[in-house]
Amino acid sequence: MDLAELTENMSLSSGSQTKREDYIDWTEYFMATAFLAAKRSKDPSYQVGACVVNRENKIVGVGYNGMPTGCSDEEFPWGKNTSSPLDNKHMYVCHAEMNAILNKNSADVKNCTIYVGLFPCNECAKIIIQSGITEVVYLSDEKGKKPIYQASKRMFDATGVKYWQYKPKRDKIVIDFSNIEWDKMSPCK
Ligand SMILES: Nc1ccn([C@H]2C[C@H](O)[C@@H](COP(=O)(O)O)O2)c(=O)n1
Repeated sequence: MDLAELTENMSLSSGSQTKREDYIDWTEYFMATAFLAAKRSKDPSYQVGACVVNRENKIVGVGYNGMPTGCSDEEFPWGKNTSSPLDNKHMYVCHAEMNAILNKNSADVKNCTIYVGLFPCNECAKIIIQSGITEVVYLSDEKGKKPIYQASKRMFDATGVKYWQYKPKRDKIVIDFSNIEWDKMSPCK
């Protein structure tokens, strides 16, 4: 047994172990969940994820932007600068917020918070308001100057839906499956 193991065992047996300090907080957890969901998106230009959370910090819905169920990712178009409007993805893609709300595993999403990578468009803002969600936490507002996003803010302001931009405390949250150090974790007693 080396010195590190000995110290670990001594602190375990004396019951003096304290909690980890580098755990992710709730906001990081929910925003990271939204970003993990976005990794499922097939959209070549924007991958957006959303995570709906209730007042008990329980996740009740997750979604990402994608084609409606039954509309094949292979057959429906992913382009947007097309000559025919029918070949434009905007005709078909369901936004992340809409999917997260419709995917809910609870009776409703009243008084919930939605975490989303990109500020919601006007159509999603309507769905957010009508579903009873009262708070929007977003990471990026990069399209914020466009009228559809200004319309969202106007509707949120009128209805009292709180919205605020999340400023990450750390640059990255990494899940590296090749480097999970189970051997350095303490066994359960
Ligand atoms: N809050 C948002 C904003 C955008 N989206 C989706 C919708 C599209 O798939 C894509 C944006 O497409 P673009 O015209 O910018 O290439 O992102 C969303 O799900 N939620």
